[in-house]
Order: sequence, then structure tokens, then C-alpha cells
Amino acid sequence: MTQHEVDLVVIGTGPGGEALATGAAKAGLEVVAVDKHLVGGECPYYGCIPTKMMVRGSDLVAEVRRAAAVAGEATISPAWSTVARRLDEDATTHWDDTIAVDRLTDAGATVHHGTGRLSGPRQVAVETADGEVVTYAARRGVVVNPGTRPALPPVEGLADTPYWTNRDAVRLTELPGALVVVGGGPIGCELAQVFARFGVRVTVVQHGPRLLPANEPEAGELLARVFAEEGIRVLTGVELERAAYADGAFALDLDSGEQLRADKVLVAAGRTPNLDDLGLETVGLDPTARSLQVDEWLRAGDGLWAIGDVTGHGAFTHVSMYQQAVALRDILDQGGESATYHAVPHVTFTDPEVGGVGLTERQARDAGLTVRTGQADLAQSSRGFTHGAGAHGLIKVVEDADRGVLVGATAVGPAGGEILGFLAVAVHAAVPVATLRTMIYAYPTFHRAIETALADLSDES
Ligand SMILES: Cc1cc2nc3c(=O)[nH]c(=O)nc-3n(C[C@H](O)[C@H](O)[C@H](O)COP(=O)(O)OP(=O)(O)OC[C@H]3O[C@@H](n4cnc5c(N)ncnc54)[C@H](O)[C@@H]3O)c2cc1C
Ligand SMILES: NC(=O)c1ccc[n+]([C@@H]2O[C@H](COP(=O)([O-])OP(=O)(O)OC[C@H]3O[C@@H](n4cnc5c(N)ncnc54)[C@H](O)[C@@H]3O)[C@@H](O)[C@H]2O)c1
Repeated sequence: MTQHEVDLVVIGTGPGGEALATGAAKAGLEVVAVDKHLVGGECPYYGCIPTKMMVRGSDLVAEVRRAAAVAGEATISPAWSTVARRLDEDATTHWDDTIAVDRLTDAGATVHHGTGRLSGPRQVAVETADGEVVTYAARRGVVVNPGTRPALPPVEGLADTPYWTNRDAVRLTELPGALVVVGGGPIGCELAQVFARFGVRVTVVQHGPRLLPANEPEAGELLARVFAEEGIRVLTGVELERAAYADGAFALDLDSGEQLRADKVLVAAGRTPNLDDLGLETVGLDPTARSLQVDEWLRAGDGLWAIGDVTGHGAFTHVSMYQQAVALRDILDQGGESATYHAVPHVTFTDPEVGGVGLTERQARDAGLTVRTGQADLAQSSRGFTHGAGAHGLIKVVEDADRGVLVGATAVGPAGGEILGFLAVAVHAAVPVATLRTMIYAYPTFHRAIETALADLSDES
């Protein structure tokens, strides 16, 4: 077995790994990029891109149905085949990564489809699909970007059923009659609403007290009200105890005593980091850990960098991309700013969109800050009034009163993710609340509700 010497090996090419490998190769490094599935990772093939195309379709369906109340009768015959075609042809080119591989190769990198494992410091063994093993010694080091896979909750019988995950959900050509979604996080909420708007009878089973528990409680509660209006059944605070599948149907027993029946079950109950088959033990790291501890330069060890979901700084494409830029500058000895995470933005693309940045009120209080919060109801704003149907939303701001700056904010509403941009700047740059209060907010915009929320800042929780 020959050992090849190169500058850098990237194991796992999620969005960040792909970009980092491209950047390093373009900078003149000899780079090997390894992915056991598709170059680009979860986001372009099974995550952000296909699901946002699904959301775009279901939002249009909802908007057409709202037309009667604001503009006159309009009809739509929702056709899943149209969405499925876009996912297959436009989003994923039939779940084929040739374009991405060519892009990386054109940049000068060597690409392997295979499983990469560390075999010691700066050492990697790549097992290709045909069983061949190629080993590399990496002069600068190794970057790991292995991402996550769907977690299977410990529910009796579930593993033996043909349950779906996000990977199945984005490849559907036909929709089921009745669907149970297990998990009320971002994946569960986005997909529940998409399928419901295309005519599926959807029940969401969320074992916590509310939807989107990583967001402010007001956001999850508002979303639950919207889901109820749209006919989505939301069960919170329940445990799924048993699952069984027979004769084409699922039976799900809840701890409340109720049994749910469904044609399909979508499991969206969190993710498991792909750290268990990476050879981490050969460099003194724990392969059973929930995340890889990294410093502000994304260093996980000597000659070892980790980026993306496995670092535990937010499982979002923009975090993976942000981190790759920092790690690449470190690898190339270019210096600059290291990574900080006080203003990580995130948007769940339900309708209304749920955007958040920085700390929630609870997190700010737990951090010992002197907290003041303010809120505004989008439906009560002039823009909400003119918008009419579909104007659900709220703004919530969380101030560190000692410093007089926002440390967190939430924007729920039509285009809530876009409104969040304003709040992300405020939290990122620690713009004084006094300065934000002296701005002029265009009338009648949704973002004008931020002014109302700032005026509402008080010590009441
Ligand atoms: C349904 C869904 C919707 C989402 N929507 C959004 C969204 O709207 N916005 C957003 O910001 N984020 C979204 N995300 C999250 C986003 O997809 C991830 O944060 C993003 O893909 C970054 O992940 P990553 O870089 O850690 O790695 P991943 O994208 O998970 O890629 C990791 C890659 O590593 C490979 N790999 C793993 N182990 C090995 C190994 N040993 N050897 C070789 N290759 C290996 C895998 O095959 C994979 O290609 C969504 C996720 C899902 C599941
Ligand atoms: N728009 C976006 O940015 C977007 C969209 C989708 C996913 N993502 C990323 O992907 C990650 C994974 O998404 P996710 O929704 O699978 O995970 P998650 O961990 O965010 O949410 C999972 C939900 O399932 C619930 N749950 C766990 N076990 C359960 C059980 N046994 N029964 C019922 N409910 C259970 C949890 O309480 C939680 O609310 C997200 O955290 C997010 O970072 C982002």
C-alpha cells in the first residue's frame, strides 16, 4: 500500500468542506477531498435547497388560497409532481454530484468517493467504494466536515418500521393520505406545513412543551396556532411509546393512551453526529462525543480542523460556510478575525417564517445578564393591517440592560427571515439600543414593528 503525501485532506464535503477544499486548492495547496456520498453534503441534496423549493411551492398554494379575502377568487390545483420535478431536475440533477465534483477537480483538488478515516495525526486512510484503501500523509493537516445523520428516537418497534427521514421526504413522487411527523423542530415544522398544504392530513408529535423549542416560546406558540388554523394537528408534551407497521399502515401508541394511525411516519427528532466512524480515537479524541470541541480557529487538535454541524455551534449551512473561511485562513497562515458566535442567525422557513439571532430571553437570563425584553405584534402593525390574511408574526428583542445593547432578537412573520437581517446587524455589531431608537423606520413596513418592540423594552418578563 503506497502512502501519498499531500498538503491537506478534507474528510466530508458538506457545504463548508467543499468550499474549503476549493479555496485551498485555488491557493495552490495539494488537496484531497473525500466524501462517502455526494460532494456538497446534506444541504444541496437533502436539506436546505430541496426543502426550500418545497416550501416555495406550498407558500404559493397558501397565497393563492388567501387571494379570495384580499383580491378576488383564485384557484390552484396543487400538484406534487411539479414540486417533485423541480427537486429532481433543478435542485439536485437527479441526486448526482458530477457538477460539484468537476468544480472541485477544476479547482485543482483530487476527489475521492469513499470513507475517510483518520489513522493518526495528519494521517488519513480512504476506503473507496470498490474496497481499495488509499492512504495519505497531510503536511498541513486534515479538516473534518462529516455532518450528521437523522437520529432515531428510542421508541419501541420504530426501528423495524419503514419510517421516513428527510432523505425520503425530498424524494417523494406521491404523497401519503395521512402522515405523522415525529419531532417539532425546524425539519418537522417545515415539512409538516408543506405536506399539509398539499392535502396530506398531518399530525406533529413533539415530546417537548412546544414547537421550535430552540426559539423563543412566543414563536413556537404562534406557529402552533397557525398550524391549528391550517388543520395540522399538533400534539405537544406527549411521548411516543411504541410503533408498529402492518398491512401498509403505521400504528403509534402515545403515553396519553391515544393510538395514532398513519400511512407514513416522518422522523425528524434531531441528528446524530457522524463522529463514530472517523478514526478520532487514533488522534486521542472521543468518537462517541456529541460534538468536536474546536478553538476559535476551528482547531480540534494539532494539524486537525473541524467545521460544520459537528462543532456544535449551530447546525446551519451559514455556520459551516463561516467556519470554513476562518479555518482556511488559519491553514493558509493568513490571520484575520477568528470565529465568534454571539450573533448566529437562524430561520425556520415555515409560514410565518421564524427567525432568531443571538440569545433567547431564557439564555440571556441564565447567563446572568440584566435582561429587558420588548415585543410587538405584526398583525397589529399598519403593514399587518394592510397585508390582511397571513400577517401573523411578532418581533421580540432581548436587551442586556447593563450594556444597553440587544443580545438576542426574534422576527416571526411573512419575510421574518429577511427582517431578521436588521436584528442580526444590531446584535452582531452591538449597536446601542439608544441608536436604534433614533432611527427612522419606513412606513408601513413589517420591520417598523422593531421600533415598537424597542419602545416596549421593560424589565417585565
Ligand atoms: C431537511 C433539512 C433542512 C435543512 N435546512 C436548512 C436551511 O434551510 N438552512 C440552513 O442553514 N441549514 C439547513 N439545514 C442544515 C444544513 O443542511 C447543514 O447545517 C449543512 O449541510 C452543513 O452541514 P455540515 O457542513 O456539517 O455537513 P453535511 O452537509 O452534513 O455534509 C457532510 C458530508 O460528509 C460526508 N461524510 C461523513 N463522514 C464521512 C467520512 N468518514 N468519509 C467521507 N465522507 C464523510 C457525508 O457524506 C456528507 O456529504 C437543513 C438540514 C436538513 C436535514
Ligand atoms: N431552516 C433551517 O435553518 C433548518 C431547517 C431544517 C433543519 N435545520 C437544522 O437541522 C437540525 C436538525 O433538525 P431537526 O428538526 O431534526 O432537529 P432538532 O433537534 O432541532 O429538533 C428535533 C425536535 O424533535 C423533538 N424530539 C426529539 N425526540 C423526540 C421524540 N422521541 N418524540 C417526539 N419529539 C421528539 C425535539 O424536542 C425537537 O424539538 C436543526 O437543529 C437545524 O439546525 C435547519
